[in-house]
Amino acid sequence: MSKILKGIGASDGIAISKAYSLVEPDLNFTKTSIDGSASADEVQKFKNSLHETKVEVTKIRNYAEETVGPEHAAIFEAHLMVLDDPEFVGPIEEKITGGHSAPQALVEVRDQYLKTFEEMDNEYMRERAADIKDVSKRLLAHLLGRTLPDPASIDEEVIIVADDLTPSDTAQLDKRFVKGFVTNAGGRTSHSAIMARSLEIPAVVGTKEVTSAVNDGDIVIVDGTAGDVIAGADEKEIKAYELKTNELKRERETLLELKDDETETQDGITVELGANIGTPDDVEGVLANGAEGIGLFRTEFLYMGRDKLPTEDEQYEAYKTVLEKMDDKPVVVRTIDIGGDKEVPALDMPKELNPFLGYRAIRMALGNKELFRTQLRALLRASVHGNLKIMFPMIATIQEFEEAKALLIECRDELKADKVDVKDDIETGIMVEIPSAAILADEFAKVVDFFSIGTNDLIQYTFAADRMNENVSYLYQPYHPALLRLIDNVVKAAHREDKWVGMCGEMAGDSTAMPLLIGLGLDELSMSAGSVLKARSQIKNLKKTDMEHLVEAALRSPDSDTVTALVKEYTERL
Ligand SMILES: C=C(OP(=O)(O)O)C(=O)O
Ligand SMILES: [Mg+2]
Repeated sequence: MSKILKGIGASDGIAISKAYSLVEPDLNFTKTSIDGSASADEVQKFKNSLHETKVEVTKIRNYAEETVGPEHAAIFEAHLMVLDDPEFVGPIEEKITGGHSAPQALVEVRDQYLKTFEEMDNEYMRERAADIKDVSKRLLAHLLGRTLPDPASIDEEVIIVADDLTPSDTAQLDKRFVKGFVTNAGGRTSHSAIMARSLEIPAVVGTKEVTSAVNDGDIVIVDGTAGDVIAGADEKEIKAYELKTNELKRERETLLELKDDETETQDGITVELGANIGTPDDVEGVLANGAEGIGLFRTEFLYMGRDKLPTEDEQYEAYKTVLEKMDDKPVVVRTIDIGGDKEVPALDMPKELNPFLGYRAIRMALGNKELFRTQLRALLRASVHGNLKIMFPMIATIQEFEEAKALLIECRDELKADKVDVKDDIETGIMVEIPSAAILADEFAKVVDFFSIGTNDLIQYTFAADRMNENVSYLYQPYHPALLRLIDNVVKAAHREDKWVGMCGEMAGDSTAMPLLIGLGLDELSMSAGSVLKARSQIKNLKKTDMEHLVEAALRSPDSDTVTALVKEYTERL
């Protein structure tokens, strides 16, 4: 019997495949002692597990080297070194000979090392502690006969089932094998959902119970458009969804006819449609979907899923690749936005009580100038390879923008003094995602070259409702007049100063919001690549002057329901 779970559709499309559970097994065990005669067997058992672990880590290392490159595979090299280190293995064997069970001996030696390393307050030693922790977990799983999930070793088509996926887990998913994912937690604008959209993998989040409803190997259907998950699907259900997949394919083929068109309303107003990306690999999807530029390159993904920070040269190569592939089309690169739900293991970030209100994005970049300078220098060097625009995230005050811009100019002058080619007229703008910036947009408009409204955060900060928390998701209201008035204020302030204003939050690709966004007068909309053609087709059917009347009424409405009713009324008249 199949079971239908309801969640939040996080990334469109249908996937049908076997479930692969990313749930960690219980590695607890009961403490037993071994008498002298059995200790030789116990040592042998340990050696066998050690061997199996080495084989497994070697396999993971080779696979990582092939798929994500040697720099990401280096961490597994360090793990193999621990497994070969007599100073790690020796004391474990001694403890077993002294009467400990193998799991107990391993855990005791591991804890001794961790205590010593963690007390050392030295980054290198902390990394070694992380290696010991990782390797011991794998070894313990072998000793106890339990299997650890390992997304990097997936080499057949699967649908990942997990409690939650961190952005760095998602960054490591290989699209060739991972056909979809379903999680218990999360919302439409959590970063794992955003990554799923840029990878164009169907995903459903926030199901609350998928990890208990689905077993490893069950056939699962993920309908990322409807937010449905069918666990243990039968033949009939699979057939029905295969038909639906074909229908979607046909719809897509029709949309593809619009790939090279301009995006123009019925009354001749053009809107630029961009796509959001996280890595250079995403550019393929941007071009395949006919986007006219990149409205948001979330560069923090270059820093995630690895244990060292990317160097200036590595970043330069990444930015250059994107700019060249985009062939003079605009590319808005946002400087590092970590913190919140985006953690970078290579940076020792403090744990905070309120991470979304804490040391995040520009705050962290301005507090960590060397890290910021590395990125700015890489961007400036890459600027000669295309149409680069630089954008600062989470700007709350004009002083933050000015400080960031001053650092950019300082880096530019330094490079020029060293005779490095840098473009002179790079536009610099800000994300409007904090209400203070939206309210003071008239003052900001005098100093920035452009705005891009980040509704994912602007909504959460306007309604004080965590974008990741299902319990307050009823307050996360993109169509609410309070939000529309903020957007209206930003657009008007920008246009008074002849500056362009875009939107790069998820609302930019939302078909219910689209009539409002056209009426509000946004110049650019940047969304998941997969939404671009649908948005183009929708805009072609809208008349800007009508949508302006819609917006007038919407701005005077008391709540979201009234606004959505108005949108319905205006679009039904088409
Ligand atoms: C685009 C945005 O930034 P991010 O989703 O990366 O926080 C936003 O807040 O709308
Ligand atoms: Mg944001």
